[in-house]
Amino acid sequence: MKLQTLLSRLPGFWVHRGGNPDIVALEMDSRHVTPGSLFFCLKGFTVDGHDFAEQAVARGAAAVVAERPLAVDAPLVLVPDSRRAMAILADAFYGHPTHRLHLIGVTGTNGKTTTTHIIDQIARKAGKKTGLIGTVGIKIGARSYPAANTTPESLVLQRTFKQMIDEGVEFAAMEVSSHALHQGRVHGCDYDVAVFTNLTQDHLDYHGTMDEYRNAKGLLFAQLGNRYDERRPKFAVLNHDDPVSQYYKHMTAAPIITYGIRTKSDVMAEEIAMTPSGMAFRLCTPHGSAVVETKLVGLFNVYNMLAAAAACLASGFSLETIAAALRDVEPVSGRFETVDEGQNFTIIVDYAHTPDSLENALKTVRQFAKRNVYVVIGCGGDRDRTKRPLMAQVAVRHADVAVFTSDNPRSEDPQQILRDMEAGVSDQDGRYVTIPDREEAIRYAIRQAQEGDVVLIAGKGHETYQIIGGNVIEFDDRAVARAAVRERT
Ligand SMILES: CC(=O)N[C@H]1[C@@H](OP(=O)(O)OP(=O)(O)OC[C@H]2O[C@@H](n3ccc(=O)[nH]c3=O)[C@H](O)[C@@H]2O)O[C@H](CO)[C@@H](O)[C@@H]1O[C@H](C)C(=O)N[C@@H](C)C(=O)N[C@H](CCC(=O)O)C(=O)O
Ligand SMILES: Nc1ncnc2c1ncn2[C@@H]1O[C@H](COP(=O)(O)OP(=O)(O)OP(=O)(O)O)[C@@H](O)[C@H]1O
Repeated sequence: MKLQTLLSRLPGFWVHRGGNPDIVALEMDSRHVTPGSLFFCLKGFTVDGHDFAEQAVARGAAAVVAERPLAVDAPLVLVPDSRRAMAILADAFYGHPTHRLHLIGVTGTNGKTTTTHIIDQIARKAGKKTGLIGTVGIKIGARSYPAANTTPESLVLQRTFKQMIDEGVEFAAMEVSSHALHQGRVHGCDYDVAVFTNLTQDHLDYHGTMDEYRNAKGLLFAQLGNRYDERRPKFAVLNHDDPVSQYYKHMTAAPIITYGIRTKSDVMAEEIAMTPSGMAFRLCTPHGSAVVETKLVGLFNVYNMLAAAAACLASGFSLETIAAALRDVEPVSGRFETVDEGQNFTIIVDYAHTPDSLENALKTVRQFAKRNVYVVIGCGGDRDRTKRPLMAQVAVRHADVAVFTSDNPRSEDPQQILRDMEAGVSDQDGRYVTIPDREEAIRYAIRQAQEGDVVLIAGKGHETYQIIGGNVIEFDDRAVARAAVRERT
């Protein structure tokens, strides 16, 4: 495609200096540039892509998109925001793939991964070939690919959507993070259904305030009305029990479908009960009701199933298909995953890493603990520091023994992170122990556990690494827990 043709899709103000080369690829990392690429200079948090423009041209970049004038020997396109320009041009370059996909975007502090997985399982039950994008990775049909972000940069996103179209995928679900919305990574995505799970404190290191965080997530609903097509009605699916939904209601032109447990909603769960193998509830919808028995546990998972059910009703699936899929739904890796080595107490590995999700996880665990609840929990480095004392308070309030430990300290001193956690429970001596080494902390909790106890190892879920300093070290809570049980016997 000629550079000028591509640029004709770019709205707003931009300046183009130089020739009109053929563009055969788009790239944002100078190290991966191949001849004929259009190179985007992105300002990062650690380095600035503008500093690599020369290297990109030396590797054969045909033109460069930047936010400031650069002395490069190639045509230069100046834009106010290269990330947004990249999102719009990637969408155009790959032929607007999301116009040809039924796309569901899920945002919210907790439950995005679980809800998208449930949606995916419902769509597969309905016989669709599906695509899935999120924290656990990317799936196209039966094949899986790793992903660095919950919501990838627009280049990866649009390339992935194009691949989905080429491979016959017609239905995709994706997690949409507040970072991605704020940075414009999803500009150009044409959603059919946008889903909101909930909003509680997280990511204040990035967004600064809860209002900013809420507004960033709201962009998904504002974006929903962007491309009106009467053959493809769009819907916003909102959690009626979360007051933030009232705010998002006013941000979208799309019709709204509500779901909830406490507040009268379009899609509701009634008669919720624990069963020996999970939970049961009555799924009530405008199309009738159905009893669902599921392997998933926890009230939060009822919300996730309601969100998925509402999104799938909006997508045209029948109540029968949805209820049948919910009955078969498999838990997501690292979300309330049990580690069973034949021990007489329960070990659960869960990805809860926000105060709200930790509280939900601990309340759920309490329901089936016959005796004491142990929780092993840490807080990430280089991330929201205000979360640390809150996480410690939740742990101490809802567990009998809390073990504070490390969880991806990144460039920070693990001892300092632990001191920040301890500051939240300074009057609670004796309710917690601090063991900086995560492996040792897990072994400690498992050594202490007695028959009927539950050990909740929270924070890392499916992750198989720890980031300590600049190093990524292999680490899997589940493997460590299994080894610790074997050590006991
Ligand atoms: C804070 C943030 O959003 N960081 C993102 C950012 O990283 P960065 O600022 O460090 O970028 P960088 O690596 O320094 O590079 C800047 C630019 O220079 C380029 N470069 C760099 C080196 C070089 O030799 N040549 C070159 O061209 C890079 O390709 C890039 O285009 O740009 C990278 C490339 O696009 C992203 O992968 C990275 O996400 C990192 C992994 C991250 O952790 N982001 C988090 C905060 C995030 O986005 N999280 C949300 C989920 C949150 C949740 O719900 O849990 C997400 O959607 O993942
Ligand atoms: N609807 C929910 N409300 C509150 N907590 C939840 C909900 N769903 C899941 N959780 C808790 O949050 C943890 C993470 O769930 P999940 O991975 O689905 O969320 P997420 O939004 O994708 O998280 P992230 O953005 O960090 O990837 C789970 O392990 C569980 O403890």
